[in-house]
Amino acid sequence: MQYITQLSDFTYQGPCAVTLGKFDGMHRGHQRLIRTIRKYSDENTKSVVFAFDMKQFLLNKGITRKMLMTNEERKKHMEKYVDYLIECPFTEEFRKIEPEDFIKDILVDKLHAKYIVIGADYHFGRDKRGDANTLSRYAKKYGYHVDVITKKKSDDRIISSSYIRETLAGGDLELANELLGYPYTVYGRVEHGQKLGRTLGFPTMNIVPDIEKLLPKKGVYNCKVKIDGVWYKGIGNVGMKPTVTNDGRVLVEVHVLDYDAEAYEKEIEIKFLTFERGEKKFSSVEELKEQVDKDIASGKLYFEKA
Ligand SMILES: Cc1cc2nc3c(=O)[nH]c(=O)nc-3n(C[C@H](O)[C@H](O)[C@H](O)COP(=O)(O)O)c2cc1C
Ligand SMILES: Nc1ncnc2c1ncn2[C@@H]1O[C@H](COP(=O)(O)OP(=O)(O)OP(=O)(O)O)[C@@H](O)[C@H]1O
Repeated sequence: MQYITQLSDFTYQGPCAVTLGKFDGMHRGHQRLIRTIRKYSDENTKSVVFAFDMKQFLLNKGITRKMLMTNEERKKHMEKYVDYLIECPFTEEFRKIEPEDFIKDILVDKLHAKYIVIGADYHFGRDKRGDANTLSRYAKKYGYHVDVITKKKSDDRIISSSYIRETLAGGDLELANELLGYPYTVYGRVEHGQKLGRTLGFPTMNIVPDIEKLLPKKGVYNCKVKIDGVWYKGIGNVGMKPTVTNDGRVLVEVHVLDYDAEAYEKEIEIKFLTFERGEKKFSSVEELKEQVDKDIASGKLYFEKA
């Protein structure tokens, strides 16, 4: 896959099957679109995800938003699915572009779109005036085919990145995973903690996730952890460790079963499988240890049954 952050770097001259949107999380609705562009792609026709990066645009309006996926994570996630991932910063210029100009200048002239795939409610161009009808109206003139994909629902509610962000933040990890179609994942480099876990009998790998990454609600989770390409079982905690620290930093840490080598500086991947309990401030380290021992025992039982 080629990862492109400047439209001018896109130089492929052959036909493309293009899908459009923001694509935070690559949830089950997004996956419908990806499957459709893949269906059209072959040796000659390339599959292209054209994703608008809203970060700077929102920041300019004073809005900061935690994301289901950092750009780096989305890149890793998409690697084996499509030929090109274009991450295009959304700017005032884009906001003002006439829908037909967007179609002609970007989709047709720049990306050589022969197939355009969007969700049923997708809007683009000046005042969001462009939509599926606009794309269909110009299809003949510019020589492309449009696929408008029905919005995928779960229990009668349309799946969207906003819905999943809301679900995760509210603590329903299992529903978030169901909407995503895969377990929610956090990546990070293992950092040095206070090294207290080791003396308490449960060494943990500490990671400080990207500032823009949306973390699951604070608490204890059964997880899968990938270290050096190998998957392990783990019991993780998302939170501030209020029993032992008061620096206010929210971290992710995980006690990995059947792993006893050093992992500092390694890049690990943590998949969150089940939410077990909320994080608590204990009145002593002994009480904390007692509870974490229980969490680990119950995690082991979970993995035996899984
Ligand atoms: C499964 C698990 C559950 C945890 N639950 C809590 C908790 O409820 N409250 C808390 O203050 N810390 C909790 N922790 C964090 C511990 O306080 C922390 O792992 C320990 O102090 C070691 O920290 P260190 O890695 O910086 O040495 C938990 C850790 C794990 C692995
Ligand atoms: N549930 C869905 N089913 C099918 N297509 C979808 C679904 N959700 C979004 N899409 C389509 O996928 C593309 C990317 O969607 P986009 O990420 O912009 O929207 P979203 O997932 O609804 O996120 P947000 O909640 O942030 O608006 C768009 O073409 C959109 O219409």
